[in-house]
Amino acid sequence: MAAVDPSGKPFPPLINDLILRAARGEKTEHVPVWVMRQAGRYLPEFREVRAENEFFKVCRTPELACEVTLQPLRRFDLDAAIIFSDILIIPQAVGMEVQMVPGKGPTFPQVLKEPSDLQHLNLNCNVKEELQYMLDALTFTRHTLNGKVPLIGFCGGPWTLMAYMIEGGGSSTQSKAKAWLYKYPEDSHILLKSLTKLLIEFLIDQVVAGAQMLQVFESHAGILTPECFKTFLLPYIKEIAEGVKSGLKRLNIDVPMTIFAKDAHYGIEELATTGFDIISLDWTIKPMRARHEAGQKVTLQGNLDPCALYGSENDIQDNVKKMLKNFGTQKYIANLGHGMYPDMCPESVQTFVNAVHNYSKLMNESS
Ligand SMILES: Cc1c2[nH]c(c1CCC(=O)O)Cc1[nH]c(c(CCC(=O)O)c1C)Cc1[nH]c(c(CCC(=O)O)c1C)Cc1[nH]c(c(C)c1CCC(=O)O)C2
Repeated sequence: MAAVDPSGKPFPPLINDLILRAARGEKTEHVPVWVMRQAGRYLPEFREVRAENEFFKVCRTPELACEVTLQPLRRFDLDAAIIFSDILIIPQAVGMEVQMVPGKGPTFPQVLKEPSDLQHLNLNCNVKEELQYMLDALTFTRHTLNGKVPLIGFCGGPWTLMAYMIEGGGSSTQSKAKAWLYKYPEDSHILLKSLTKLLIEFLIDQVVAGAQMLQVFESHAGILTPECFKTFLLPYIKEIAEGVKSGLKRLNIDVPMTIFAKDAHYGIEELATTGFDIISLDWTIKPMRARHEAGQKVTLQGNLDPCALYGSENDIQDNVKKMLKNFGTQKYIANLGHGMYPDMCPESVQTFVNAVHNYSKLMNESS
């Protein structure tokens, strides 16, 4: 990871490097844990910030992004922070408008309808210039964290971003986006390739700005057939891992990279060959099957059903025990299989995090 910020100022020394060690396959005294959407609406202090500030204003204001990034770390003994931002800032950077509509989620007033619409996008934009605010938020937050835990940077995967740009928001079938893959395969590849190039630049910039780990969210992977996955998702994911790693190597920096291809059960074996260090799993995958298919090289992350957090304290602890037994305590990062929901209790995160630490420590001591 970068030792100094872009202005040359040294970053504070890292105190808790547990998650980086798990990512590199080194021994850990207990299992590191963080939670997808750990900064979010389930926290009253987050809702307070959001009541005064529009969603993308929080993303664009480094002090606000830092504040909400740190909120869950003040409450829970988490082993990583993830910068507050959104995957949809990339469509914004290429010129698309995205609104966060309360109760509905992200909405694009204008979507890509046909390949000629690609001409209206600025696919050769200068990502660093367009998204400097996110890079500034990373630098500011890494300094403010003061070495407590590593800071995770992230982006959406090319397929997931393409799907949002065509669907204009959430969709249960993704049928408009999938139609492009069958009707306009060449134009789909042009768009995916352009996004891939931007994402490689963006992820390298994030590390230079202070990110100590990277996660790529292919949240809409599971809607693809195994064949479409192989043609339209896997090659670009591989290109991202290779492009980012070789770009960073030239700068003498190495950071662990995680791929979260939600619901792509059929693709674990292939994802393990892409160059990503960590595969993040949703809750539909049996841990032992994932380990068998991924092999011993990669670290696994996941995959408690987020809804398990609606259970009692005892039930959460029992579910964590089962999860740890199945994953083991090494080459493993505990997390949920997807993000927190807004109606969840903050106390359930406390129970989850403490259970991961306590049981994995006991397991290590007795082995
Ligand atoms: C698909 C996707 C998006 N954004 C993201 C993904 C990939 C992960 C996933 O599959 O969930 C990634 C994301 N979005 C957010 C983060 C911040 C870091 C964190 O995880 O704590 C991260 C890593 C903040 C956010 N991004 C969003 C919120 C909640 C909205 C708000 O504050 O009003 C947060 C905390 C909004 C958002 N942005 C997006 C969605 C689907 C939503 C939720 C819409 C809703 O439920 O109303 C697009």
